Amino acid sequence: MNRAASAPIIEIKDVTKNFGAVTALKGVDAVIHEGEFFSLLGPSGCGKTTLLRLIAGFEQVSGGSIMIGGKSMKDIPANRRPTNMVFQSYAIFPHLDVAENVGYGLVRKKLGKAEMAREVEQALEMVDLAGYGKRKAHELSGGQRQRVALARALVMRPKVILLDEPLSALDKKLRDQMQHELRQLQKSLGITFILVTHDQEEALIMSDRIAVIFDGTIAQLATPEELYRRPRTRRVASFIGVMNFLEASASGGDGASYQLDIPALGRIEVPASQAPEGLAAAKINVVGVRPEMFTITGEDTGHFEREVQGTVTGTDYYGDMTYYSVAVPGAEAPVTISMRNTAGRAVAREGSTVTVGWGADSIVLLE
Ligand SMILES: Nc1ncnc2c1ncn2[C@@H]1O[C@H](COP(=O)(O)OP(=O)(O)OP(=O)(O)O)[C@@H](O)[C@H]1O
Repeated sequence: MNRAASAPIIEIKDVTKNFGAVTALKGVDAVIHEGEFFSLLGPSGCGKTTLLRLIAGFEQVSGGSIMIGGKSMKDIPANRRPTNMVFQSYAIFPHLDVAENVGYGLVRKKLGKAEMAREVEQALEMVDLAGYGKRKAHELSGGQRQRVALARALVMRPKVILLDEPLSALDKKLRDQMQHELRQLQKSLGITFILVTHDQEEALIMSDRIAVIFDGTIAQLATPEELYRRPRTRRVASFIGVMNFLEASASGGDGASYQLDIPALGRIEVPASQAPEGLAAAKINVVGVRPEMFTITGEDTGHFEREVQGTVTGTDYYGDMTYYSVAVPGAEAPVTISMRNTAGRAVAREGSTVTVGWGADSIVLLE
């Protein structure tokens, strides 16, 4: 999606939400663009569902504002907003057939019978269920039921589809398949999707951008790649994927680069472009390195910017890759790093001494 070319569809400004003494959201700001697949990602209780329900109009903000399509949503009830919510799988009515389920929301639009049937059939076609109208819920697979729930939202022709953990009830294989299907469908329809999920992998796979929410605030809002490669804080870094955290100190940082001293790895210069903007060198006491950014060099020693000797203390062999724990010298005691190498390299045995290659681009500077 070309974000530069698309207009904002949802503008969230300084939104707070209190439930009695509980503050679920504390001053959230975000702009979501037309045609974007946007995810709200965070642990249980962080406030992501609350934000989705505020956009839908099921709850009212305690402070701040939400605009949709350039209009303030203050006092606009859910059924008059250009949004439609898809709930968890199986949230379809068991006593109605597929067509009745999909047409449910259209009843209040008072369409003629033929027109309604046409709208329903079109929505079923969009989710690849043409001809399934007469089936009952129990005659459908989990994935098909999920698609019916989606068709029920699509038939209302909303500008924005809101998805509240729609895939969480599906088993892993079906969930993987539905993640791709939903993404493809969203791309082909060009409708804005906002997904709530606590599953970081799901958010990375499906989204154009992700807002990571902790304790009622957005900790980082970025593309999946930015979030993975350049998480701003230790908390975001450990929530998204696996990260080694290594003690470090730094100088410089005023201009082009930081001089880092990482006891476990050595000294290295890292470009400032790898750091969150304006990060003071004095504030750096830890750096991150993703496991796949370390390589057991084997015979190719000399190809890496830096190398460090270590002892393999554990291996987990997965066929396509191997995870290693490697003890390297630290400031006082040895430090264990986790690393992951793809197949193609000989597997190093536990207890063996290895050379681990790494470079400045492996290092993630954290706030
Ligand atoms: N209706 C309500 N009344 C009181 N407190 C609420 C209400 N709804 C949410 N909360 C509280 O607000 C906070 C945020 O809840 P929310 O449901 O948005 O979290 P979440 O990130 O979606 O979590 P989960 O993944 O578990 O659904 C929680 O502390 C929750 O207990």
